[in-house]
Amino acid sequence: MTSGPTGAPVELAVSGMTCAACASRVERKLNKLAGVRASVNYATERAVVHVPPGLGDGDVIDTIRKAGYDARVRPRAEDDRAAHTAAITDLRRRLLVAALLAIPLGNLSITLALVPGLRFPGWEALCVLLALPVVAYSAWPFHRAALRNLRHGSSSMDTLVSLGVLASFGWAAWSSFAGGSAPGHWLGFGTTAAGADAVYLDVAAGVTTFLLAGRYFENRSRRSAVDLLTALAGLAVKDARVLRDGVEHVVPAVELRVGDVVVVRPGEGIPVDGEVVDGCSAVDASAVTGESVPAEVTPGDRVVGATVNTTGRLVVRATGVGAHTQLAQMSALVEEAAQRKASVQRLVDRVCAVFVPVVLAVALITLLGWLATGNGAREAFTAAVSVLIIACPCALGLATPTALMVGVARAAQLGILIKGPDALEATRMVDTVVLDKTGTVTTGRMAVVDTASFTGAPEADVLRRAGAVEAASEHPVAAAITAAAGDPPAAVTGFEALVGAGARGVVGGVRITVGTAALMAESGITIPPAAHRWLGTTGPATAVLVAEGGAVTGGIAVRDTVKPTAAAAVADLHRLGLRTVLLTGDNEVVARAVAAEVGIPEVLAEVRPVDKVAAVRELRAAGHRVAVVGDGVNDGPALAAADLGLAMARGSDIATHAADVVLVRDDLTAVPEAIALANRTLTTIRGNLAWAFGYNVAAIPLAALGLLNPLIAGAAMSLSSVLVVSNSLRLRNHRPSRSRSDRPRV
Ligand SMILES: Nc1ncnc2c1ncn2[C@@H]1O[C@H](COP(=O)(O)OP(=O)(O)OP(=O)(O)O)[C@@H](O)[C@H]1O
Repeated sequence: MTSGPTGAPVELAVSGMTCAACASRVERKLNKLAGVRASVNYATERAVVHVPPGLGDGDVIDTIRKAGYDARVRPRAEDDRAAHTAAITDLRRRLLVAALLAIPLGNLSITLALVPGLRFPGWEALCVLLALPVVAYSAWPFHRAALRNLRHGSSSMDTLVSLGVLASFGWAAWSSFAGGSAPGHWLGFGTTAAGADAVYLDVAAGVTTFLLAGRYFENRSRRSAVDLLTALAGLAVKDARVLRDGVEHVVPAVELRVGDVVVVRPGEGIPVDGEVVDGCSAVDASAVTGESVPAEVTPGDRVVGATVNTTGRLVVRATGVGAHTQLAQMSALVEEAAQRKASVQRLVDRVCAVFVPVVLAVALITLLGWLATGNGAREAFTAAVSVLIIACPCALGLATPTALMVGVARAAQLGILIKGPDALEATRMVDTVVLDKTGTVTTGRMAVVDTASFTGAPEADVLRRAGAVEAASEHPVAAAITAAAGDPPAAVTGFEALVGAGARGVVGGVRITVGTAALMAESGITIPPAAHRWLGTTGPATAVLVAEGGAVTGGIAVRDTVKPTAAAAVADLHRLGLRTVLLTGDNEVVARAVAAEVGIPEVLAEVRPVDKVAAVRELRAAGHRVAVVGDGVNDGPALAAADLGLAMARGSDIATHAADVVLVRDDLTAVPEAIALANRTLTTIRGNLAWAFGYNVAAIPLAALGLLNPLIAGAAMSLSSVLVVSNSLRLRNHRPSRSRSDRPRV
């Protein structure tokens, strides 16, 4: 991505954010700049900023720096990785120091607090000395962020933690040396003796340890989620053997151009999208499209970059390289989808932004409330510190983006590209799935099964004339007729594609029309009784008529086969409680036959491409939430008109589809899988949010009432973020459940 005078988005890596509140602060500051539209994602640590003309990337970075964070333009995955590894190593070191000191300190201070007889001269000083590195060194990341925020007049969860840790330490150190505090602090297994406020050192060290542990595990899990997201891009083949003047040269794949011819040996990855010009082999696309069985390819077949050549030597001419390969488009789409904000996330961001100041206020009220009701400073302090520690909205901020990231990445592994959170949310609502027939339920690879001549002329003539016209058409029926006609087709002039009806052109001075009976009738072409009789015999095959001039002279019947997994996919959709409808421009008889074969109960036949949109709108108007599955080429408008559009894409034009979900695997079971995975991702998001919200809502009053020990608060708070991220990561193992147990698992 680049920024520029056009206002194209610029992508930045933002560092220094420690919670969702930070992300929403950066976003707010950026959006205050005139003309800027920014979206900042805490989980990926990325900002996508639309910079208007007149502003530069530098202005954006300055704004981020002024907010107390740092940013880099056009981040590279390697830099990200290095920065992340360094951050994790640093956290681990600090955590180790905290844990090593907190354990003896805990034992010592609790024992001495309970048993005054064991106290020795200078025990308070020893405890303070043990706690000092934990509070100063280990907790430094919290203090540093809190200070940075303070300098910019803001606060974050670090402010809460830093205050909590410093307050416990300050109180303990002061009262240990001042001595003389009253006994009676309940530790869960005994009451402290007089002068035992050193036990608060334990709180400071313990809380730091728990929070650091939480942050450490959260960072590691977040890294796994981001890795998953960028895994697709990582599949790209680095080097290629390009064939120049008959000699193979190994060059970096980035230097390849369209038209280059590359050699791919068995076991190697294919470096480009291209067409096989020589060799036969089985190509394993499982990592790219989720297709579980390697596909046989021969000259003329298309291959996709990053798939693996398994058995034979292949020579491939590049048709797509670099950013124009299917893989590059897929990974860009996936990363972009995870970067988009779910509507619920905007709400969470708003909550997080006010959360910290509110918690600071609640902590202060707690402190004053306890003091005002005649309680000791220690009780007041315990409650206030607990509020500070427990209330961090960390889990809340991670709930949505981590689940979204893992869900979208897992879907991509299964060959399902979900374009963003809106698509996920639409999936939940869907109750009706409309499936286009040709190319979606059927293979779209038709073959001629019958030819008729109504004039006594040879049937081959009918085929040849029709073939001459159809050679210029891209329709699957046309492809079948052209293939069956053999011979190079005769020249055609004045070609006209009649969408959803047929084609027309002049061959050898005669106007030839090929298409449906309805087209003939509309064009004023006579249909002889023999043609009507023949149409009655074609059964489930698609029958088209061929006219020369003003009269029908022949007929051609073509047949398509349903995709092998279509019936299983329809059964899976029914199991998910969805209603299915077959939508086609083809005639009722063919449509019913296909529907019966795959188990679809409802049929909308003879619907012209322009009317498909109306059919979808009608279903929606009747109160249904409609998903449309099509090939994304000529049914784009219907996909766009649906609540959820799913396109079965072949080829490298993935990003241009009007669909919300793109299925790169030519297998209809990807549809129920996409719906099931989207539902599960949403369930995960909801579960995460419920947990994170519920935990904060329940825990704050408990802490304010003094029912929560600060140590438990620290542990609970850390655990909750770790739980949320691990819950999201569970989506990584999502396995599609399929109707037929014998189907290979991905
Ligand atoms: N180029 C063509 N040559 C001959 N017949 C055609 C051609 N294009 C369309 N037709 C006829 O018009 C009918 C409707 O075409 P349309 O493309 O709308 O639907 P379809 O091919 O049945 O696919 P879908 O199931 O996706 O709607 C076809 O079944 C076929 O009979």
